[in-house]
Amino acid sequence: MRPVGSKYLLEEPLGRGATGTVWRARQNQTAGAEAAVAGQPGEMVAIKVLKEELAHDADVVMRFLRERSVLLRLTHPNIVRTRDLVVEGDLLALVMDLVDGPDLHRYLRENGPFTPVAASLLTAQIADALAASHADGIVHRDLKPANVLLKDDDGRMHPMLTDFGIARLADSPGLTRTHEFVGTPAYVAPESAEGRPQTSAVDIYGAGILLYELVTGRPPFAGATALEVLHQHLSAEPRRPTTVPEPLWTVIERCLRKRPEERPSAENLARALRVVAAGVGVHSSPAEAEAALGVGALLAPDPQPATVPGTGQGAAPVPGDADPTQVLPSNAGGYDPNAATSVLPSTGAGPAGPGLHADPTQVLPTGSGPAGNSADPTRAMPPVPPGPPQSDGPHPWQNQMAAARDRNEQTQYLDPGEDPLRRRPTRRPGQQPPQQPQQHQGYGQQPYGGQYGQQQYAPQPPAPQPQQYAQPQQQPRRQRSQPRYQQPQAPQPQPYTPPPAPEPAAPRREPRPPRQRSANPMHIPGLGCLKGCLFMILILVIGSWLVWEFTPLKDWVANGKSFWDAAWDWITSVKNWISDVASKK
Ligand SMILES: Nc1ncnc2c1ncn2[C@@H]1O[C@H](COP(=O)(O)OP(=O)(O)OP(=O)(O)O)[C@@H](O)[C@H]1O
Repeated sequence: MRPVGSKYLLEEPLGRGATGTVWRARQNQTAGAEAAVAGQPGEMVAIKVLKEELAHDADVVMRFLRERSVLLRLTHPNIVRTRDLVVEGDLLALVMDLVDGPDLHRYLRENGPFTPVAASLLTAQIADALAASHADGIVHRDLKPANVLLKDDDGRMHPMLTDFGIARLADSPGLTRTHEFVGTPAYVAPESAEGRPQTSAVDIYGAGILLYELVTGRPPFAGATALEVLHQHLSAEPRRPTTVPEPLWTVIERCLRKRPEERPSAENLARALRVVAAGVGVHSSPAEAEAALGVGALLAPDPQPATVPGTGQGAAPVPGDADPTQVLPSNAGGYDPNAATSVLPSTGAGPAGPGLHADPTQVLPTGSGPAGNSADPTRAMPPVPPGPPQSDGPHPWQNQMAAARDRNEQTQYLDPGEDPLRRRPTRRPGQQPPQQPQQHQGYGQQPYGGQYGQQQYAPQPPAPQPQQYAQPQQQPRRQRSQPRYQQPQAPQPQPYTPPPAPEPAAPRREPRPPRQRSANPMHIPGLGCLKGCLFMILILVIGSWLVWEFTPLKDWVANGKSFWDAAWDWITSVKNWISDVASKK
């Protein structure tokens, strides 16, 4: 076991994201007064050990310490609580409550999309968490299914938002690197992608994408590269899938507005989603269905959205400004919508454009000690001369996309041998061996999503009608006052699935059997069928001519003899000739 500070022992890696590795850990000693939760010896916790490059960055360390109070005070039933922050040598770690359950990305992958009612009620709880954090001035900035953990709460599924503050730590506002965005390309709001000022509305955009993905199984904007996806966030309008009922689409569409000020506040979003959930279920009353259809009126924007400090100063390049011939770092293999958070630019120094301070090595040191240069976050950065970007270096947008590509790694379920801390995992007794992802089971078979609150869920009909998301019968109606998921059977927490083994090489092709010769009697090898037929006709004509010319047939026909008479005459002549020959001897 590896100690983290004097109070925690790392036991088993749970997974790895772009910003660090999360471990199951044990509390060794009660934490001191600096921790939000003192904890008891033996208590299990989750610890996110930040990546070395972040821990080596003096700016990040400073922010880590500065934001300690912000992170530690954030408590809500739908937010994973940060209990403690540990700074020890070059190790930075966040101690969190351990959540026993899969994350939403994994759950979705294994079980398929949610019904509209289940998706609405689940997202409403996430919106509750956002409302609480926005009220406290904290913007998540990286909302996506992988950052929602599903706690098993006595057989009920309880969503909990995690990674709060990670974007704040990983971002580098002190360097005003406005050409970077913090987030994951599939979920990033247009203003973040463009480097414009960000507010709590970026989380509402992320919630809209997440909601769309919950009901359809995939985010609305896809592309072969991260840049294509970002372009779509900026310019494409999302299309309503036929399975999404109208009231739910109204909510999604409003969350995905390109203009942040047109998106609803988190509080209004939560309220609206509960109205939608009540109105599109099979047991909805006409009044509830009517209220759901009028949900647009509930989606008022936040009059005072929380702002993200340090974002949006300076002129930020937008994809439209970029020279398409030069900005596209190829993303071989296509863009993965569930890629990891993109947090830092590539380290290649390049022109940052007017008003930008670019010194990437101070943001992402290479280990050769540049962190020391940035020990004072308040230092004046060397000014970048104004003017257009120089042509010999990468375009800022290119840097950004390279960063996205470099970090385009999904959460990995760790092979202990590969883990940076090189620990063998010690699995808990009773844990099942890693499994391959299940096949999609269809809506009716989702262990969690099958029942949510009072609503029953069903396969979605092709043509959506608000009141027809009907689950056949079976399960009794539950009280609306318990809007929580309920599992038919309490599921065992599953160990995370390792990446699938590489596919075996395709078997060698059998050599083709020799082609069969044609059974056509007219077929003459080397000649086609038609040619063979013509050839045979020619032979018959020549044969007939020879018979006509060189046999007595012509005379027989001329004399009007029948065939038998002629044959008999011919036989008689032959007999006479033989007799003559014999008598001469
Ligand atoms: N508090 C927690 N309790 C239990 N498991 C957790 C906890 N926090 C994170 N995990 C698990 O650890 C894994 C890695 O988490 P992490 O947040 O680093 O990944 P991510 O969000 O996919 O990556 P990124 O940093 O790119 O957003 C995830 O599979 C997640 O389910």
